Amino acid sequence: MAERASWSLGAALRGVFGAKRIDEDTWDDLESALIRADFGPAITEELVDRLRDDVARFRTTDPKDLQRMLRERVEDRLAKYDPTLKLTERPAVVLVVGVNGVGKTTTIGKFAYYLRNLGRSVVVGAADTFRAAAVEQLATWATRAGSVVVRPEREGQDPASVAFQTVELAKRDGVEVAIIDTAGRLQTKGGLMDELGKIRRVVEKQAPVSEVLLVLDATTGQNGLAQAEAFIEHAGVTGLVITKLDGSAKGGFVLAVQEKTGLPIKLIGQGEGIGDLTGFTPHVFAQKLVG
Ligand SMILES: Nc1nc2c(ncn2[C@@H]2O[C@H](COP(=O)(O)OP(=O)(O)OP(=O)(O)O)[C@@H](O)[C@H]2O)c(=O)[nH]1
Repeated sequence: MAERASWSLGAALRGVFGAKRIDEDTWDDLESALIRADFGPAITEELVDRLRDDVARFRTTDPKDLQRMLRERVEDRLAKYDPTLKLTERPAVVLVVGVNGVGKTTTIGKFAYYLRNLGRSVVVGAADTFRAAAVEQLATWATRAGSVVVRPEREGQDPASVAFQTVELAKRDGVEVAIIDTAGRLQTKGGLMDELGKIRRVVEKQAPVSEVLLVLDATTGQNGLAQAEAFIEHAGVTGLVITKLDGSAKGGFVLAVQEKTGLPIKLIGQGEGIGDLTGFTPHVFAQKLVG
């Protein structure tokens, strides 16, 4: 499973932390490793400055101390956001939003499976009604996850009516969590946001929306953020899901994305299997990222 750990800085920083002592090369090497890992220039500079201060203050020349300090600094910054999913309402309604191709469909399947493993009953609503193939793909995943699926009755049915029927079913049958897939086409941004707004209004006639999760692809990193801007501005996003971390060398994106958006990461996807979605734990993540 070497590929799974590729976002870790372990390989990039082996030379830095394995050296005999901290010297000027240490700082150059650290800086370029952080930039390559998509921490972004501002966070990289801040981290390096803080670490220089730490090293001076503790009068250490041991790279192992530097590694520990980096791990702690990263963990502290990651932990400023609350990764807890708020799913106490019954039903808890979760809207899943994001640009096409980021792994939204797969994520919903994995999320349903994750919740089923926690003993929750789940209904998935296929409110991305534009493509029949997308509905089928979602239904396959949701069924594998052991959840009920609400599909559109015909191609192109009003997404809001599918969302309505999903929440209606959850209320009627006492299903604990309703996850609603939404469209991700960006050609008509205004239209898309209107559609999301309508879904929300229609859902809220029956139950409050507990979470709006924005799915982001770690392989595009901070470059992909611009595409998701409209969702962040208009969709009332409450949390982020980072997908494809397993195939990404951009571990620093995880820190950068929280600080840039001000939104907590709540789930991370690290593989194509149905079990490859986990909650986000800053301590564990910092440990794996820095070593
Ligand atoms: N390696 C890896 N692949 C992933 C992960 N999540 C999703 N994928 C893959 O990414 C591709 C796109 O996933 P989809 O779920 O179809 O993406 P989508 O955003 O729903 O795209 P549309 O269905 O076109 O809207 C698929 O090949 C998935 O297997 C992940 O965490 N790791």
